[in-house]
Amino acid sequence: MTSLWPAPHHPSPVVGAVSVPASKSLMARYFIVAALGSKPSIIRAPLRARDSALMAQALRNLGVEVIWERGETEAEDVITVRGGQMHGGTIDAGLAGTVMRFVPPLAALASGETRIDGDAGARVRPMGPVVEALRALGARIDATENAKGEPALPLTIYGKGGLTGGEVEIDSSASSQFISALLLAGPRFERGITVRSTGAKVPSVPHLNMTVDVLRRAGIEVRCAPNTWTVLPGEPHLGGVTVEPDLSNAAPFLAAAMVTGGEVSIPRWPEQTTQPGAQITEIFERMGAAVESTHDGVLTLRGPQTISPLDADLHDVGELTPTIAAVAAYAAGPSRLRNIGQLRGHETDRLAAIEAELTRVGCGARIEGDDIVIEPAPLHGAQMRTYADHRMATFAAIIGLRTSGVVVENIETTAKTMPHFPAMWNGLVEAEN
Ligand SMILES: O=C(O)C1=C[C@@H](OP(=O)(O)O)[C@@H](O)[C@H](O)C1
Ligand SMILES: C=C(OP(=O)(O)O)C(=O)O
Repeated sequence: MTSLWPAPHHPSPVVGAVSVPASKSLMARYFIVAALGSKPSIIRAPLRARDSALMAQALRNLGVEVIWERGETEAEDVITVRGGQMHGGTIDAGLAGTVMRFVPPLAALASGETRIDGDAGARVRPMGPVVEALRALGARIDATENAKGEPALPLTIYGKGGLTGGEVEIDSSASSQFISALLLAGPRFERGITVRSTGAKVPSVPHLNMTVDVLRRAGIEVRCAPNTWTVLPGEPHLGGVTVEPDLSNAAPFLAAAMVTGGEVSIPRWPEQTTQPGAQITEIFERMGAAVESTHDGVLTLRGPQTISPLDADLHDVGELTPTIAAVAAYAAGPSRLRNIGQLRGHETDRLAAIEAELTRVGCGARIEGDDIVIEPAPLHGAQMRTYADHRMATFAAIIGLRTSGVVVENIETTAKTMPHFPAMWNGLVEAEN
């Protein structure tokens, strides 16, 4: 059944502050690295959302101890993770790229049989290169073939209790997560792992740097050379970590200031971070924003009177595209968002989804190769589709802020990474405006 959410309409300046939940990408890496160590690790201020709940359950099903103590708010939650020899299990990956890509290498190292499946949308997400790489490293995997004849979910992995590791080549042009998956499990291969990227340039490189950073933080030696990463064998110990807020999920709230000429603050914005979402501030500055960070960790963005069009290569920060596209729909001229072919394998084909939904509200939009061109025009309300994609839901909310009559289908799809999005959005829009 389709639920309908009338998007709040607030074309006058939105002013307020929003605390955003923890980073999905850091959570996934902390979970995996903690699970590969036998000493307990502690994850503080974690993300309470569908992706992180699925990862916690996937690890438990493989025999990892995951104790999630709930505080009054998620900022007070504490998770204790203790790994050990893993056994096989049944895993639901939902629509989480991090679960469907990061868990198979663990299953290949476990003793026993693991079956991994997910939502209908997960079955069509690219999966082949990680399956082929694990096979090349000696893992036995039965995978379903997708329409292109590539390995896809559901799959069964027959874990042998360990793998030798060594060198492997991979075409990771469809997702950086294939390489991250192999590197994260790397310390537990007998000889570690060396991953060589073949094929076109890997997207979302900052996410690879995040993977390397988390491994190093856990005491693992990682060597990086152009297109080659080596993880030495060892026992990772993550220790205690506090998860940063998710900066890609902060982006829609900053976009609210962009499209209304308002002012939005995000507390706990990290001074230094590996999150690609941090780049949203420079991108919005190019579109006319004024951004200020105060020493107490609050980042404030003031939206411009007129939004400048943007011509930018988003290959490294693909997950920001829907948010940027929504803002570009209100720019003073055409924008071109370049080099984002990887979006075809995200929660939905986001290039097609952005083109379709912008067109639906009257904005010019067309895909040219791996770029999307956005030609603003007077927009009108419509019932907007979200394709089970959390970022298409927040995209529609941004459009609805400035254009009346937008109704968003299945806003609850934001539960993937931000379950309280509707209340947070209403709270910001209604705050003393
Ligand atoms: O490793 C990660 O946590 C992620 C990597 C990126 O995936 P792609 O490389 O498939 O774009 C990003 O878009 C996704 O949201 C999260
Ligand atoms: C691409 C994304 O998610 P996933 O981790 O499922 O790939 C995303 O959150 O934008």
